[in-house]
Amino acid sequence: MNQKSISIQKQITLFSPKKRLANAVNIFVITTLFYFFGASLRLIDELSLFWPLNAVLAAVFVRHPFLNRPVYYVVSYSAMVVYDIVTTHWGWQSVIINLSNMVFIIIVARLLLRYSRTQDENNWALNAFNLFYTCLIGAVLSSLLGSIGSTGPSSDYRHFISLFADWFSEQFSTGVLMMPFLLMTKWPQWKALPALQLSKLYPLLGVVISILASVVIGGAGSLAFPLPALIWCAIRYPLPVTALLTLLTGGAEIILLANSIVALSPDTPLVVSEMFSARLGIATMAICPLIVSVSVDAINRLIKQTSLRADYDYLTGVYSRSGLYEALKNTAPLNHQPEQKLCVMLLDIDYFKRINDNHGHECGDVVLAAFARRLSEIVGETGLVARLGGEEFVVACSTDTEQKGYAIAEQIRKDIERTAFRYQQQTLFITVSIGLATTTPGQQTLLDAFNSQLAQADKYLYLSKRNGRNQTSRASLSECVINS
Ligand SMILES: Nc1nc2c(ncn2[C@@H]2O[C@H](COP(=O)(O)OP(=O)(O)OP(=O)(O)O)[C@@H](O)[C@H]2O)c(=O)[nH]1
Repeated sequence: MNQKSISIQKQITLFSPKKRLANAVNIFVITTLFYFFGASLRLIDELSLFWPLNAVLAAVFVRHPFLNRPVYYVVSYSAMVVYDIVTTHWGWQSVIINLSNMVFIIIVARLLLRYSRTQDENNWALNAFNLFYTCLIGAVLSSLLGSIGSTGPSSDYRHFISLFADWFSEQFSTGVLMMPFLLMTKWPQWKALPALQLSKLYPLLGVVISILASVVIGGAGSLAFPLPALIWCAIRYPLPVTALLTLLTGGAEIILLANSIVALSPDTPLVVSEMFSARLGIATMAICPLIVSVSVDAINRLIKQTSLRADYDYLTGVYSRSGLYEALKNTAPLNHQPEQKLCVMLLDIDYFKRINDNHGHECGDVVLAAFARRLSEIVGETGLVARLGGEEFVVACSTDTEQKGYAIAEQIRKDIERTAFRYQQQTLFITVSIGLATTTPGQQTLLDAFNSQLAQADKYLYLSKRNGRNQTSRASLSECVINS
């Protein structure tokens, strides 16, 4: 990580275990800010269309476990009460209503933290389900307390039920929509972002079109219109992007419904029970693309791990035969220019069997790994190193002349001859025989050229072995000997 990105990260780190006062101030400010935001979205009475504060604070407490101390909960609660004292005349009701906010925040944060301690960190799929039920528990308890606090003991039953339903559905849907994004998102590394391609925007376009379709067509079923497009997003985009798009889509649907732009039943205005059902439906829908996204994410990781295993030799860490073939499918890894020559060196450690016989198989493994390391150091950026099997390795280089390829092969041979390989208390010296074949690929692909030269290099390696080992053989010097 360079200096600049470190400094950016420092700038956006709001909380630290050591800075208690700064933590308290920041929690107070965030609470006030989101309280203001939620309050500005209040509908006719005291209830807000969205109340993002609880989800935001729960996410803050989950992302910074050291903040889960009574003192910070009290700071957050005080900020809410102070805001109400300044802006409303709610009196004692404010004490209970804000307590209900704290119930949601603390329950969701504590449950998720407890879960994260007991589960495998990579198991995001279960995490998405977990968010669902923690938000459910948090929303039920907090809205129960909030509704009792708002209506008081003398209020009528129907009003209580309607308030509870609205409160609960709002808390639950906002939690399920916001929490995945708030918990998974990271500060983007702009430089690492891939270039924008029009075709990548199709799933996003699908979401926009499906929302427009729900406005035009209306009815209860229209709420599910964006689902296929969101699942498409889940397959094509990274998890945090899917979480953001799901949040925006769910938010947009709630706003469109509340303002009767999407009409569930065209003749009657939206009543609380419909809003209750619609919000629950939107929250349930929101979890589907997330589950798809986490599954796709897990599959992609698995594929990456498996292909890494297949592309690299387990013992030595250099390319495996299939990994080298993959690398040679395009010119980039070798940095090959059209006018350059492709040099293929086949290397075989001399009398390797003796090392196994005299010092044990484990020693043989150590020597193989150290040999591959040294080989990679010598070849560096100029070529690719692979282990074909046993004590046989191959180096592919792009050079301007055949002579340069021969010079590299000789450099390798002499260096290995001088290198002291250590195993436990012993020092071992080995030599290597090399067969070198060179060609100008011309119209051939690098891979085809490599394959044909590998067969040639094998012949020259045989020659090196036959002529006494610890030497490099190549076409120009030895053609006559091979043919004889
Ligand atoms: N320790 C270890 N030994 C291996 C591995 N793969 C192959 N070998 C051993 O490498 C040895 C190769 O022996 P040979 O093919 O007879 O060749 P050599 O003794 O190197 O003799 P020349 O190649 O003729 O110079 C065998 O004893 C194999 O068991 C491995 O992964 N680890």
